[in-house]
Amino acid sequence: MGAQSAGPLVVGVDSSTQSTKALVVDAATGAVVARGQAPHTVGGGAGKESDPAQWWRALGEALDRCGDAARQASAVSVGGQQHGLVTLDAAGEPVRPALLWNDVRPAPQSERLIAELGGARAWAERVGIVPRPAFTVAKWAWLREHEPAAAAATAAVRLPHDYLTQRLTGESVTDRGDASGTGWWASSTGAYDPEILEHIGLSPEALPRVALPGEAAGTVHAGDLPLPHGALVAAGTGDNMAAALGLGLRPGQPVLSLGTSGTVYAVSTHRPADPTGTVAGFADARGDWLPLACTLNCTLAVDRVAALLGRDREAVEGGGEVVMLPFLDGERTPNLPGASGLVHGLRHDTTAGQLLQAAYDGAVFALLQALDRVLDADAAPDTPLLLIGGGAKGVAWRETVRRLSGRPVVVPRARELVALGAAAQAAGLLLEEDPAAVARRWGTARGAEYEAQPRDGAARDRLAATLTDGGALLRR
Ligand SMILES: Nc1ncnc2c1ncn2[C@@H]1O[C@H](COP(=O)(O)OP(=O)(O)O)[C@@H](O)[C@H]1O
Ligand SMILES: O=C(CO)[C@@H](O)[C@H](O)COP(=O)(O)O
Repeated sequence: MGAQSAGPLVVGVDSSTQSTKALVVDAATGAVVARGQAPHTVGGGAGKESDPAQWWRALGEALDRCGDAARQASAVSVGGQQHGLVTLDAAGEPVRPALLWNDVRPAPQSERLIAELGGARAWAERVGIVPRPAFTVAKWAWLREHEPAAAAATAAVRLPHDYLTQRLTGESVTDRGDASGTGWWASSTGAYDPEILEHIGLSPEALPRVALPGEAAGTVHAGDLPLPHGALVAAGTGDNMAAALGLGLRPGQPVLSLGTSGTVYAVSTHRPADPTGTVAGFADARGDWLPLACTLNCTLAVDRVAALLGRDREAVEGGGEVVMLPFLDGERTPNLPGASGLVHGLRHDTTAGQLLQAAYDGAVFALLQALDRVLDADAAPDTPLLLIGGGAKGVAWRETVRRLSGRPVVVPRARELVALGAAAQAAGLLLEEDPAAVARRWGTARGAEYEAQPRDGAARDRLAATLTDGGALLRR
């Protein structure tokens, strides 16, 4: 037990696109006893790639920054960026850098996979997702085509979170939440799909066991981290599933997360199957579902526009009619992997602040368009949106969400919800409790409440029209 803690200590890890964050949390109260963070780099030229060994080093650094508290932890769990293709050779070493969720190079393979296996509706109904370029199955198909020697040298395929869990425990384990974002785990059966695996030439032996919700992955066996040998390790999960745990979400409560990716999601008791592919029918980490839509251009795109304009990210101005679709990296929602950014309605009197506001509007609009599809028909329209992720710290982000959504917004005081969700999973394992109930007991979703404003329908209409009229340019 930690010196100033009421209960045993647990560690929650968020290994996301830009950094690793680690929290040491009092399992009884949810108090954060120590925190540490270490950055990641993303390279890959035309694509988006990171070296998995770098995530392991960043985990060590983030834990080191937690000081002695991490050494007293009784249980650990890792949440990680979803979908990344980690390829390991027979010795367990990475064959090449991991292809990340936001790498749009597998667009042609995505189209082929959809056509070859029955079309988008069949994929949505059987697998829960339509295999867009983001998903691991399309990345594996890209690797086989472009780097057959690397594919042939691959003895094991992992996701970012289960790569780290394996290095912690020596066990090859994933969970249903992260597995549901691969494209080879079928939501209709709750298992790997043998026909899809055969089609893409991937042996089931190359994949990790899928732990049941609440099951442990193993215990800490790695000697090179400041964690106690023998501490319990939970199965971990994808970062969005971890944040859902961290908020203690109940079905129908919508979340909007503003980070490297923008995401909107809610827990649902119904298995989702969206044939348009806008909403991914992921599983959550508990046994329910997590319908989710994700954009590629969120905080980094807006920060880039602010930098181009030479303005602080908060220096926005209203009153303009200029429209921006800030699709700097191609886009996933809507599905426009080859897109670049589009500006419409630029005038002599348009100010830099209005142009920056237009970037926020474009990024938020794409997410709000998907929100109605994410929510069950019976979700109340006035249920507050929980606003999380690095962008939730920004006033301009929050005010844009309020103006364009017309919904009340709650910004939880707790910031690192992915790491807190992983900590709640570790605490749930240790205390034999439902992790979402643990998070509710910790009060993680409580925060500042902002009332609903009238929805800015005119701005939404301008954005929708630009998306439609700019279609040919955006599809290039
Ligand atoms: N005070 C702030 N105001 C607005 N945005 C912020 C603020 N602090 C951080 N951010 C944004 O948060 C982003 C990182 O969010 P985070 O959720 O940590 O990313 P990820 O988990 O995807 O790595 C950065 O790109 C940055 O633009
Ligand atoms: O692809 C998705 C969800 O489907 C992304 O949300 C990734 O999981 C990356 O998350 P961040 O690094 O932005 O947290």
